[in-house]
Amino acid sequence: MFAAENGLKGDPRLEAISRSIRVIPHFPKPGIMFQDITTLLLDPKAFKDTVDIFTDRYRDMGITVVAGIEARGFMFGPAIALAIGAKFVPLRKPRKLPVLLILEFRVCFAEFTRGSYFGVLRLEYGTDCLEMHVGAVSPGDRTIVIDDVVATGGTLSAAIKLLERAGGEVVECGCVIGLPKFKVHSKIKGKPLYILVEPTELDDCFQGCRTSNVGENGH
Ligand SMILES: O=P(O)(O)OC[C@H]1O[C@H](OP(=O)(O)OP(=O)(O)O)[C@H](O)[C@@H]1O
Ligand SMILES: Nc1ncnc2[nH]cnc12
Repeated sequence: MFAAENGLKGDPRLEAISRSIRVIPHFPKPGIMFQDITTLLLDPKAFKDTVDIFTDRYRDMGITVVAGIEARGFMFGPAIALAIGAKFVPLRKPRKLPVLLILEFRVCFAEFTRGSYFGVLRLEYGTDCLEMHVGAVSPGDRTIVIDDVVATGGTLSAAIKLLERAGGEVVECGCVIGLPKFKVHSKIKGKPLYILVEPTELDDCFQGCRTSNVGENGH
């Protein structure tokens, strides 16, 4: 579901958030319209409004865990967690979290925590898997998942699986940007998806970005 259709219709903050996101064509691959939220982070009002909208939504929902997806979910998740008084749990890309040295336990650890979707779900421009620490989420924890962009939904699906395997209850996924298709399919693995804005089309930076990207990536 989109915020504009769920209580924030006509809210000027959404328009400003949308405008603050830079679009970079053909990054990281030809054909991808990359939604660059680093420009949102450079705009303190848009950044604060983004965090506030999520905070207002989740404050009274009994949320105990905010799970942020590496890397860009780490930019929004901790502020939301602090504001609502919840734990922040990083969901990381492979081989970033410390491992335990007892072999059997390490095998169990990997089995238990790895929400791999390699070869199963195709992402917009890659495949990957997510990991989290055993014990970060406890059975019964009421969890939200925060990320910047939802495109195919593969990343959020893996996050939901991972959190549920640890016994967490995933209440909702919150993303800053989501494709319009999620107006119709507003759930991922049966969990509600809350999105602030649609991807912006080419903006004023188009020419400059395209020129530099094409050069840098050799396309
Ligand atoms: O809906 P999906 O198709 O799964 O795509 C969305 C994911 O892709 C991006 O992360 P990316 O894999 O580029 O990693 P990064 O944040 O570390 O750059 C984005 O931040 C989401 O996590
Ligand atoms: N178009 C896009 N822009 C930014 N991040 C993404 N992750 C997947 N697709 C993306």
